[in-house]
Amino acid sequence: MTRLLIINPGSTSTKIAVFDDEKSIFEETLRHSVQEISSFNKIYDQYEFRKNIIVNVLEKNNISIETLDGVVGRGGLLKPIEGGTYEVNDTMLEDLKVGYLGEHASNLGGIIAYEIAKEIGKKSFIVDPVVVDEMEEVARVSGLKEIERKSIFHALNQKAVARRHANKIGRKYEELNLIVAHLGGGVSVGAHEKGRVIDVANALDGEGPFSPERSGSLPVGDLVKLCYSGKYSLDEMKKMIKGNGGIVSYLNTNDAREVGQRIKNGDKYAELIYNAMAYQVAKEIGSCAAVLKGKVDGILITGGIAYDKEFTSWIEERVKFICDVTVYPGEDELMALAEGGLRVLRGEEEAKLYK
Ligand SMILES: Nc1ncnc2c1ncn2[C@@H]1O[C@H](COP(=O)(O)OP(=O)(O)O)[C@@H](O)[C@H]1O
Ligand SMILES: CCCC(=O)OP(=O)(O)O
Repeated sequence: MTRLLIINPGSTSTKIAVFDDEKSIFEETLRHSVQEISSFNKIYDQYEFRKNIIVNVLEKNNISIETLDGVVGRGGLLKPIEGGTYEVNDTMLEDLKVGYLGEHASNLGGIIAYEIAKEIGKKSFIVDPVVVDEMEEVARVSGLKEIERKSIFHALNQKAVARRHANKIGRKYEELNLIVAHLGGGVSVGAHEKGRVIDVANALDGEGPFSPERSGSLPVGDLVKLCYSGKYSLDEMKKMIKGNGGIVSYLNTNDAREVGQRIKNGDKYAELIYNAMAYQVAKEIGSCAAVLKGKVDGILITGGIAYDKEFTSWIEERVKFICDVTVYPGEDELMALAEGGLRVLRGEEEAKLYK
């Protein structure tokens, strides 16, 4: 039996699990409010906070780290790489600490995994990080020579859910064209062509639909004016796009459940904003259908907000003309991380080397 600790830091949560082989014996999701998270300047500043949460939860539940055979963390903003399981090494730790492609909570996954594993002399890994890059050349062209579009998205969960769907319908992921919308603290919508994500809007940095805490794409001329208005520093502008953008900017919460409650209590403004997010997700799904030339075998909706049936129905009514919509609420990330770690520790696969 192989026991693994799984660590999944997201923008609005820290998810932890312990797996004995493929069986999850313990899972916990700790949600973080905007107030809690915004007291930290940089993602790396959250290291102690997130690590302590994990260590305390394990202690409270009488799970000794000495019993672990390895630790697997969600991979962050490294250099663009192909999918797979990578052993955490010094080069990776350096890139995660500085945030090679930017700042996101997932940068802490590999770092915390490494530190916990080091204490017990075991190995640590990351699987399918947010920088998995399978984009077609044509999708990289932005419209301005100095700027290239980047693949930054919920690669781990999008691929895990796409595979789960393929299994369910008795097909292979590599034979299908799928559109997968992940609705979490960040939102990403990927065009999966026969097992490769050939186009996806950068979920972190001002592309695609807005999300609970991000602005998504904005009218670029107005954004430039705001940058030069003299009212905001570079850091404040960055924070406006990521962290304090999206639903936070309109409603001062990153919690979609709270928004749903406000709507139930008759808040029409909250309803407009929440509706607008569904509208933008539906538009992005339409774009992906064009990328796939209309040959779409399924539209899959996943992530925390996919638990909200009303929200997913708003998306479905706009995109069901393309093809059937299937909702997979929550995420398969913890299991996907465990499976990636197990494949390597059992010798079924060699860990890839991050350079
Ligand atoms: N049952 C639910 N109904 C509606 N929204 C939910 C539900 N559970 C979680 N959410 C929302 O999902 C978002 C977080 O998505 P999730 O994928 O869990 O996290 P993260 O992006 O932090 O990894 C939050 O806005 C949260 O309020
Ligand atoms: C960096 C892209 C992945 C992402 O947005 O994750 P969260 O929804 O967990 O913030």
